[in-house]
Amino acid sequence: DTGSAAAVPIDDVDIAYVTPVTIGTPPQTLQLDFDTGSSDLWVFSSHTPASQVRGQEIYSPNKSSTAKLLEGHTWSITYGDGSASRGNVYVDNFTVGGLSVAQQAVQTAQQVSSSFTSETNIDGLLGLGFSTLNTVSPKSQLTFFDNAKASLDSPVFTVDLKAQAAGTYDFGFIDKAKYTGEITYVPVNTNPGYWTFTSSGYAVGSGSFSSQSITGIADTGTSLVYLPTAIVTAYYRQVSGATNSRNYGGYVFPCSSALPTFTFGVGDARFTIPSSYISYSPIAPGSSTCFGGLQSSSGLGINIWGDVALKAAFVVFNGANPPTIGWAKK
Ligand SMILES: CSC[C@H](NC(=O)[C@H](Cc1ccccc1)OC(=O)N1CCC(N)CC1)C(=O)N[C@@H](CC1CCCCC1)[C@@H](O)COc1ccncc1
Repeated sequence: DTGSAAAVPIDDVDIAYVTPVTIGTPPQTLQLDFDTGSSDLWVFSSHTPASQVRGQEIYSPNKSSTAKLLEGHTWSITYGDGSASRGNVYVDNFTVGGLSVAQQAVQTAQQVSSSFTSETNIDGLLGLGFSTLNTVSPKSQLTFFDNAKASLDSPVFTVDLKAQAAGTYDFGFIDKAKYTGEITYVPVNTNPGYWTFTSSGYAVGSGSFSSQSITGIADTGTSLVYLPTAIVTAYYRQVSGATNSRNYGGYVFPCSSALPTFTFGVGDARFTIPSSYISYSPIAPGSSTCFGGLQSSSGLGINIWGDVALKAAFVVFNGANPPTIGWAKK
Protein backbone atom coordinates (compact mmCIF):
# COMPACT_ATOMS: atom_id res chain seq x y z
CA ASP A 1 0.00 0.00 0.00
CA THR A 2 0.89 3.66 -0.27
CA GLY A 3 -0.74 6.94 0.73
CA SER A 4 -0.29 10.61 -0.08
CA ALA A 5 -1.86 13.66 1.56
CA ALA A 6 -1.40 17.42 1.46
CA ALA A 7 0.40 19.40 4.16
CA VAL A 8 -1.25 22.82 4.17
CA PRO A 9 0.17 25.83 6.09
CA ILE A 10 -2.38 27.11 8.64
CA ASP A 11 -1.28 30.79 8.47
CA ASP A 12 0.89 33.24 6.53
CA VAL A 13 4.10 32.38 8.42
CA ASP A 14 3.88 28.56 8.19
CA ILE A 15 3.60 28.25 11.99
CA ALA A 16 2.20 24.76 11.42
CA TYR A 17 0.78 22.52 8.69
CA VAL A 18 -2.41 20.43 8.72
CA THR A 19 -3.33 17.32 6.74
CA PRO A 20 -6.86 15.92 6.16
CA VAL A 21 -7.63 12.51 7.67
CA THR A 22 -10.88 10.48 7.86
CA ILE A 23 -11.99 8.58 10.98
CA GLY A 24 -14.80 6.05 11.41
CA THR A 25 -17.91 4.91 9.55
CA PRO A 26 -19.32 6.95 7.90
CA PRO A 27 -16.00 8.86 7.55
CA GLN A 28 -15.51 12.00 9.64
CA THR A 29 -12.85 14.37 8.20
CA LEU A 30 -10.50 16.30 10.49
CA GLN A 31 -7.39 18.41 9.80
CA LEU A 32 -4.48 17.14 11.91
CA ASP A 33 -0.98 18.51 12.58
CA PHE A 34 1.40 15.65 11.66
CA ASP A 35 4.14 15.73 14.27
CA THR A 36 7.37 13.72 14.06
CA GLY A 37 8.20 15.15 17.53
CA SER A 38 5.49 13.21 19.38
CA SER A 39 3.66 9.88 19.16
CA ASP A 40 0.05 10.44 20.26
CA LEU A 41 -2.81 10.63 17.76
CA TRP A 42 -5.37 12.81 19.48
CA VAL A 43 -8.40 14.74 18.27
CA PHE A 44 -10.92 17.31 19.39
CA SER A 45 -14.03 15.23 20.05
CA SER A 46 -17.60 15.09 21.31
CA HIS A 47 -15.96 14.63 24.73
CA THR A 48 -14.18 18.01 24.54
CA PRO A 49 -16.04 20.60 26.64
CA ALA A 50 -17.85 23.11 24.38
CA SER A 51 -16.05 25.94 26.22
CA GLN A 52 -12.74 24.57 24.91
CA VAL A 53 -13.84 24.18 21.27
CA ARG A 54 -13.66 27.22 19.01
CA GLY A 55 -14.57 26.09 15.50
CA GLN A 56 -12.38 22.97 15.36
CA GLU A 57 -13.83 19.89 13.62
CA ILE A 58 -14.61 17.16 16.18
CA TYR A 59 -14.65 13.36 16.08
CA SER A 60 -17.82 11.82 17.54
CA PRO A 61 -17.19 8.12 18.24
CA ASN A 62 -20.89 7.58 18.98
CA LYS A 63 -21.61 8.47 15.34
CA SER A 64 -19.20 5.84 14.06
CA SER A 65 -20.44 2.24 13.74
CA THR A 66 -16.84 0.97 13.82
CA ALA A 67 -15.68 2.90 16.94
CA LYS A 68 -14.85 0.88 20.05
CA LEU A 69 -13.93 2.36 23.45
CA LEU A 70 -10.59 1.12 24.78
CA GLU A 71 -11.89 0.44 28.31
CA GLY A 72 -9.91 2.00 31.17
CA HIS A 73 -7.29 3.62 28.95
CA THR A 74 -6.39 7.30 29.30
CA TRP A 75 -3.71 9.64 27.98
CA SER A 76 -2.15 12.96 28.95
CA ILE A 77 0.53 14.90 27.08
CA THR A 78 2.46 18.15 27.55
CA TYR A 79 4.45 19.59 24.63
CA GLY A 80 7.66 21.60 24.60
CA ASP A 81 5.75 24.86 24.37
CA GLY A 82 3.71 24.02 27.47
CA SER A 83 0.52 23.20 25.59
CA ALA A 84 -1.26 20.11 26.87
CA SER A 85 -4.24 17.80 26.39
CA ARG A 86 -5.65 14.59 27.90
CA GLY A 87 -8.60 12.19 27.57
CA ASN A 88 -9.87 8.73 26.63
CA VAL A 89 -9.07 6.28 23.83
CA TYR A 90 -11.11 4.63 21.07
CA VAL A 91 -10.05 2.41 18.19
CA ASP A 92 -11.59 3.05 14.79
CA ASN A 93 -10.95 2.97 11.04
CA PHE A 94 -8.46 5.64 10.08
CA THR A 95 -7.42 6.78 6.59
CA VAL A 96 -4.73 9.20 5.39
CA GLY A 97 -4.53 9.93 1.67
CA GLY A 98 -5.95 6.56 0.60
CA LEU A 99 -3.96 4.53 3.16
CA SER A 100 -6.20 2.84 5.76
CA VAL A 101 -5.59 1.29 9.17
CA ALA A 102 -8.53 -0.69 10.57
CA GLN A 103 -8.00 -0.48 14.32
CA GLN A 104 -6.10 2.78 14.89
CA ALA A 105 -6.01 4.10 18.47
CA VAL A 106 -7.68 7.52 18.34
CA GLN A 107 -7.20 9.52 21.53
CA THR A 108 -10.22 11.73 22.22
CA ALA A 109 -9.61 14.96 24.13
CA GLN A 110 -11.55 15.58 27.34
CA GLN A 111 -9.35 18.58 28.12
CA VAL A 112 -7.17 20.81 25.93
CA SER A 113 -5.06 23.80 27.02
CA SER A 114 -5.99 27.32 25.91
CA SER A 115 -3.39 27.42 23.14
CA PHE A 116 -5.15 24.48 21.45
CA THR A 117 -8.56 26.11 21.88
CA SER A 118 -7.24 29.30 20.24
CA GLU A 119 -5.57 27.40 17.38
CA THR A 120 -8.82 27.02 15.45
CA ASN A 121 -7.17 25.45 12.36
CA ILE A 122 -5.79 22.40 14.21
CA ASP A 123 -8.31 19.63 15.03
CA GLY A 124 -5.67 17.47 16.69
CA LEU A 125 -2.26 15.88 16.23
CA LEU A 126 -1.01 12.78 14.47
CA GLY A 127 2.24 11.64 16.06
CA LEU A 128 4.94 10.25 13.76
CA GLY A 129 7.59 9.80 16.44
CA PHE A 130 8.54 6.37 17.77
CA SER A 131 5.72 4.57 19.57
CA THR A 132 7.81 4.41 22.76
CA LEU A 133 6.77 8.06 23.31
CA ASN A 134 3.01 7.28 23.26
CA THR A 135 1.34 8.39 26.52
CA VAL A 136 -1.68 6.02 26.61
CA SER A 137 -1.91 4.09 29.89
CA PRO A 138 -2.04 1.28 31.03
CA LYS A 139 -1.12 -0.02 27.52
CA SER A 140 0.70 2.38 25.14
CA GLN A 141 -0.59 2.46 21.57
CA LEU A 142 1.06 2.36 18.14
CA THR A 143 1.31 5.34 15.81
CA PHE A 144 -0.50 5.35 12.47
CA PHE A 145 2.86 4.79 10.74
CA ASP A 146 3.73 1.80 12.95
CA ASN A 147 0.27 0.30 12.34
CA ALA A 148 0.49 0.87 8.58
CA LYS A 149 4.16 -0.10 8.17
CA ALA A 150 3.72 -3.82 7.44
CA SER A 151 1.30 -3.09 4.60
CA LEU A 152 3.42 -0.33 3.03
CA ASP A 153 5.35 -1.04 -0.21
CA SER A 154 8.36 0.36 1.66
CA PRO A 155 8.51 1.12 5.44
CA VAL A 156 9.00 4.87 4.93
CA PHE A 157 7.20 8.19 4.98
CA THR A 158 8.49 11.33 3.32
CA VAL A 159 8.00 15.00 4.20
CA ASP A 160 7.91 17.76 1.61
CA LEU A 161 6.91 20.99 3.40
CA LYS A 162 6.74 24.23 1.43
CA ALA A 163 6.78 27.94 2.24
CA GLN A 164 3.25 29.31 1.90
CA ALA A 165 2.12 26.45 -0.30
CA ALA A 166 0.71 22.95 0.08
CA GLY A 167 3.34 20.22 0.39
CA THR A 168 2.90 16.49 0.92
CA TYR A 169 3.26 13.61 3.35
CA ASP A 170 3.81 10.38 1.35
CA PHE A 171 3.60 6.93 2.95
CA GLY A 172 5.19 3.77 1.55
CA PHE A 173 7.12 5.24 -1.38
CA ILE A 174 9.75 7.81 -2.33
CA ASP A 175 8.56 10.11 -5.15
CA LYS A 176 11.54 10.93 -7.37
CA ALA A 177 9.68 13.93 -8.76
CA LYS A 178 9.84 15.63 -5.36
CA TYR A 179 13.64 15.98 -5.09
CA THR A 180 16.80 16.51 -7.10
CA GLY A 181 20.20 14.82 -6.87
CA GLU A 182 20.89 12.13 -4.28
CA ILE A 183 19.31 11.43 -0.90
CA THR A 184 21.92 11.47 1.90
CA TYR A 185 20.97 8.98 4.62
CA VAL A 186 22.38 9.19 8.16
CA PRO A 187 21.74 7.01 11.25
CA VAL A 188 18.87 7.71 13.65
CA ASN A 189 19.09 7.32 17.42
CA THR A 190 15.62 6.27 18.52
CA ASN A 191 16.23 7.32 22.16
CA PRO A 192 14.21 8.93 23.54
CA GLY A 193 11.69 8.30 20.82
CA TYR A 194 12.41 11.17 18.45
CA TRP A 195 13.93 11.05 14.92
CA THR A 196 17.32 12.06 16.30
CA PHE A 197 20.24 12.47 13.86
CA THR A 198 23.58 14.27 13.76
CA SER A 199 24.19 17.15 11.36
CA SER A 200 27.78 17.57 10.15
CA GLY A 201 28.05 21.34 10.67
CA TYR A 202 26.89 24.76 9.54
CA ALA A 203 27.73 27.98 7.71
CA VAL A 204 26.35 31.51 8.07
CA GLY A 205 25.68 33.18 4.73
CA SER A 206 28.71 32.90 2.41
CA GLY A 207 31.00 32.22 5.38
CA SER A 208 33.16 29.12 5.72
CA PHE A 209 31.53 25.83 6.71
CA SER A 210 32.23 24.85 10.32
CA SER A 211 32.45 21.04 10.57
CA GLN A 212 30.98 19.94 13.88
CA SER A 213 28.46 17.36 15.07
CA ILE A 214 25.09 18.86 15.89
CA THR A 215 22.73 16.22 17.27
CA GLY A 216 19.05 17.13 17.10
CA ILE A 217 15.58 15.98 16.16
CA ALA A 218 13.78 16.37 12.83
CA ASP A 219 10.46 17.73 14.03
CA THR A 220 7.56 18.62 11.72
CA GLY A 221 5.53 19.78 14.76
CA THR A 222 8.00 22.54 15.67
CA SER A 223 7.84 25.76 13.66
CA LEU A 224 11.38 27.05 14.10
CA VAL A 225 14.98 25.80 14.27
CA TYR A 226 16.54 25.63 17.74
CA LEU A 227 20.36 25.20 17.82
CA PRO A 228 23.24 25.68 20.30
CA THR A 229 23.70 29.29 21.48
CA ALA A 230 27.22 29.56 19.97
CA ILE A 231 25.82 28.89 16.48
CA VAL A 232 22.83 31.20 16.92
CA THR A 233 24.94 34.12 18.21
CA ALA A 234 27.35 33.63 15.29
CA TYR A 235 24.35 33.95 12.97
CA TYR A 236 22.78 37.06 14.51
CA ARG A 237 26.17 38.79 14.76
CA GLN A 238 25.70 39.26 10.99
CA VAL A 239 22.28 40.90 11.43
CA SER A 240 22.32 44.63 12.18
CA GLY A 241 20.12 45.54 15.13
CA ALA A 242 19.58 41.95 16.24
CA THR A 243 19.15 41.40 19.99
CA ASN A 244 18.26 38.43 22.12
CA SER A 245 15.07 39.77 23.72
CA ARG A 246 13.92 38.32 27.02
CA ASN A 247 10.71 40.23 26.42
CA TYR A 248 9.92 38.44 23.15
CA GLY A 249 11.57 35.17 24.18
CA GLY A 250 14.27 35.07 21.54
CA TYR A 251 16.28 36.85 18.86
CA VAL A 252 14.50 39.79 17.24
CA PHE A 253 15.78 42.29 14.68
CA PRO A 254 14.53 45.19 12.52
CA CYS A 255 12.42 43.64 9.73
CA SER A 256 14.38 45.86 7.31
CA SER A 257 17.72 44.23 8.24
CA ALA A 258 19.43 42.04 5.64
CA LEU A 259 19.57 38.43 6.82
CA PRO A 260 22.22 35.92 5.73
CA THR A 261 21.17 32.41 4.69
CA PHE A 262 21.90 29.48 7.04
CA THR A 263 23.48 26.30 5.68
CA PHE A 264 23.52 22.98 7.57
CA GLY A 265 25.29 19.76 6.68
CA VAL A 266 23.99 16.21 6.52
CA GLY A 267 27.00 14.02 5.83
CA ASP A 268 28.69 15.54 2.77
CA ALA A 269 25.45 17.23 1.63
CA ARG A 270 24.70 20.88 2.34
CA PHE A 271 21.24 22.45 2.75
CA THR A 272 20.72 26.20 2.66
CA ILE A 273 17.79 27.81 4.45
CA PRO A 274 16.81 30.97 2.55
CA SER A 275 16.87 34.28 4.47
CA SER A 276 13.14 34.64 3.94
CA TYR A 277 12.50 31.54 6.09
CA ILE A 278 14.58 33.02 8.93
CA SER A 279 12.89 36.40 8.82
CA TYR A 280 10.12 34.49 10.54
CA SER A 281 7.44 37.02 11.39
CA PRO A 282 6.78 40.49 12.80
CA ILE A 283 6.46 40.20 16.59
CA ALA A 284 2.97 41.66 16.17
CA PRO A 285 0.94 42.43 13.04
CA GLY A 286 2.40 45.50 11.32
CA SER A 287 5.40 45.72 13.67
CA SER A 288 8.79 46.61 12.16
CA THR A 289 10.48 44.25 14.63
CA CYS A 290 10.79 40.67 13.41
CA PHE A 291 11.21 37.39 15.32
CA GLY A 292 13.90 35.05 14.02
CA GLY A 293 13.24 31.58 12.60
CA LEU A 294 16.56 30.43 14.13
CA GLN A 295 16.60 30.46 17.94
CA SER A 296 18.75 29.11 20.77
CA SER A 297 18.02 25.61 22.06
CA SER A 298 19.62 26.28 25.46
CA GLY A 299 16.24 26.41 27.22
CA LEU A 300 15.05 23.19 25.56
CA GLY A 301 17.87 20.75 26.30
CA ILE A 302 17.46 19.44 22.75
CA ASN A 303 18.32 20.80 19.30
CA ILE A 304 15.33 20.88 16.95
CA TRP A 305 15.28 21.04 13.15
CA GLY A 306 11.72 22.31 12.76
CA ASP A 307 9.67 23.46 9.79
CA VAL A 308 12.02 26.38 8.94
CA ALA A 309 14.71 23.77 8.12
CA LEU A 310 12.44 21.01 6.80
CA LYS A 311 10.96 23.43 4.23
CA ALA A 312 14.43 23.64 2.65
CA ALA A 313 14.63 19.90 1.91
CA PHE A 314 12.87 16.66 0.96
CA VAL A 315 13.16 14.34 3.97
CA VAL A 316 12.78 10.54 4.09
CA PHE A 317 11.87 9.04 7.47
CA ASN A 318 12.96 5.44 6.96
CA GLY A 319 11.25 3.10 9.43
CA ALA A 320 13.32 0.04 8.48
CA ASN A 321 15.46 -1.72 11.07
CA PRO A 322 17.60 0.19 11.94
CA PRO A 323 15.78 3.42 11.11
CA THR A 324 17.62 6.12 9.16
CA ILE A 325 16.75 9.61 7.93
CA GLY A 326 17.47 10.86 4.40
CA TRP A 327 17.82 14.47 3.21
CA ALA A 328 17.68 15.66 -0.40
CA LYS A 329 17.56 19.02 -2.18
CA LYS A 330 14.38 19.96 -4.06
C1 LIG B 1 10.54 23.71 20.61
S1 LIG B 1 9.31 22.72 21.28
C2 LIG B 1 7.97 23.76 20.96
C3 LIG B 1 7.09 23.19 19.91
N1 LIG B 1 6.01 24.10 19.60
C4 LIG B 1 6.09 24.89 18.54
O1 LIG B 1 7.01 24.92 17.75
C5 LIG B 1 4.86 25.78 18.33
C6 LIG B 1 3.99 25.15 17.28
C7 LIG B 1 2.69 25.84 17.13
C8 LIG B 1 1.81 25.33 16.24
C9 LIG B 1 0.57 25.94 16.06
C10 LIG B 1 0.23 27.05 16.78
C11 LIG B 1 1.13 27.57 17.69
C12 LIG B 1 2.37 26.98 17.87
O2 LIG B 1 5.28 27.07 17.87
C13 LIG B 1 6.04 27.81 18.72
O3 LIG B 1 6.29 27.43 19.85
N2 LIG B 1 6.56 28.95 18.20
C14 LIG B 1 6.18 29.40 16.86
C15 LIG B 1 5.80 30.85 16.87
C16 LIG B 1 6.88 31.70 17.53
N3 LIG B 1 6.46 33.10 17.57
C17 LIG B 1 7.12 31.22 18.95
C18 LIG B 1 7.52 29.76 18.94
C19 LIG B 1 6.47 21.89 20.37
O4 LIG B 1 6.16 21.74 21.53
N4 LIG B 1 6.25 21.02 19.37
C20 LIG B 1 5.53 19.78 19.64
C21 LIG B 1 4.31 19.68 18.76
C22 LIG B 1 3.46 20.95 18.77
C23 LIG B 1 2.81 21.22 20.12
C24 LIG B 1 1.90 22.42 20.08
C25 LIG B 1 0.84 22.30 19.01
C26 LIG B 1 1.41 21.99 17.66
C27 LIG B 1 2.36 20.82 17.71
C28 LIG B 1 6.46 18.59 19.35
O5 LIG B 1 6.84 18.59 18.00
C29 LIG B 1 7.72 18.69 20.16
O6 LIG B 1 7.34 18.42 21.49
C30 LIG B 1 8.31 18.46 22.43
C31 LIG B 1 9.57 18.99 22.16
C32 LIG B 1 10.51 18.99 23.17
N5 LIG B 1 10.22 18.52 24.40
C33 LIG B 1 9.01 18.01 24.66
C34 LIG B 1 8.02 17.98 23.69
